[in-house]
Amino acid sequence: MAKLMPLTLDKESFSQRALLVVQDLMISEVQIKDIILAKIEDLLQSNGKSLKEYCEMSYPPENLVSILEDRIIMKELNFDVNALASELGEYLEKLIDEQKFTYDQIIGAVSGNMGGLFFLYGQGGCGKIFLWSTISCSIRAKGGIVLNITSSGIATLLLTNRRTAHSRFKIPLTINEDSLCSIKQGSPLARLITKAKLIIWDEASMISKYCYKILDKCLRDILRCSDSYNAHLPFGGKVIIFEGDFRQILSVIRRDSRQDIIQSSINSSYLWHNCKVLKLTKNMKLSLGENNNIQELINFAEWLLNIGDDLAGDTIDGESIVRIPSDILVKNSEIALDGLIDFLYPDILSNLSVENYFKDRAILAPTLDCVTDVNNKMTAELPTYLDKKEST
Ligand SMILES: Nc1ncnc2c1ncn2[C@@H]1O[C@H](COP(=O)(O)OP(=O)(O)OP(=O)(O)O)[C@@H](O)[C@H]1O
Repeated sequence: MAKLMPLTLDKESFSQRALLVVQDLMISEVQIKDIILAKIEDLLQSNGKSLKEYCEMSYPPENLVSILEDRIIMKELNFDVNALASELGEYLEKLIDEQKFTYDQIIGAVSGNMGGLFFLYGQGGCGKIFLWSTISCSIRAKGGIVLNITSSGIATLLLTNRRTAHSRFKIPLTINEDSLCSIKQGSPLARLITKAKLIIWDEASMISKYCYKILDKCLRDILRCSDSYNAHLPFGGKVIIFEGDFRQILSVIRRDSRQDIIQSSINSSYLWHNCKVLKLTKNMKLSLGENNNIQELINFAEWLLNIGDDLAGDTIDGESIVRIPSDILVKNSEIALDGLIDFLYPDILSNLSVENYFKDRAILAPTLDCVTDVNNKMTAELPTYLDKKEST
């Protein structure tokens, strides 16, 4: 490794091959160092940072970096358009009327090039991911870029190339009305956002309205020099669809009142009156395939909706007491967590490398302390090399 080996590749193909990991490539120590720096820069850039922010660190040669910069965009274009076109046909055949209506509205806004801000309101199971996949397929099949964003880390697992809003748009973790996203005009990320035909933002009801305000400012700034910029439209005329369910968890604000939390939601934002609200109402999970317990599932889904609509218990001063059916309660609290983990993650050790094993399961916890308890219990069972990985 340390010896300088003859290099038969020209500079550009060498850089590309090295970054794409070609076996048996012969390179010098200096080149190895540059490639490693370029890879680190790649990782940092994909998380909205750069080696340039750390003055004690070296920076890789520009030719390596420009390949990486293009990779941020290439990653969003790296799809087999023929396969997507045939996948799209299958999706479109299956859409039900309310899904098709939403699809037409969004695709119409994208092809009309006139901007558009939508909010899709839908309960769990009504086919939102299915719809996002159809819409993404439709745009990507024509070589367009769709940015799939979500508010929570765990939900990034559900769609290809999905990122959290904070990571994709460099939104500060602690924000207030005056915060800013640090995306520089002309940067690779700014170029990616400019090129994007559509932004799909899931679970938008879960984070503070200030996130949308600072993104609005940021997009206006980034798009100012682009042909698609429209100063009169929110987000400079970018087509964005937000999705959320106000029955579910809203933004978490430490020690704030119920009123403050409601005030911090997206529907209290100045942007809300620009949003065209669309709705999905049909729970697809209850209408697909054969299920012997279908009536039981329908009752359970209705009960959940009633809790969200404040119809399931006796309400006093905005708080309700809800009776939990005994068949879904874990009764012995001493072994409750062990029982829950065993139930949800059976045979975990032999499933560690099974692709969808972790994607299909999650334990939700109300506080960070509970999350730590669950993480500690689960990682204690895993082989040592996995100990340091934390769940999202
Ligand atoms: N039009 C459709 N045709 C066939 N299957 C569908 C259709 N719409 C949704 N589905 C299926 O219904 C199930 C629920 O859909 P999906 O996961 O997209 O809902 P969701 O609204 O994202 O749910 P959640 O909010 O719980 O994540 C999935 O198995 C999905 O593949």
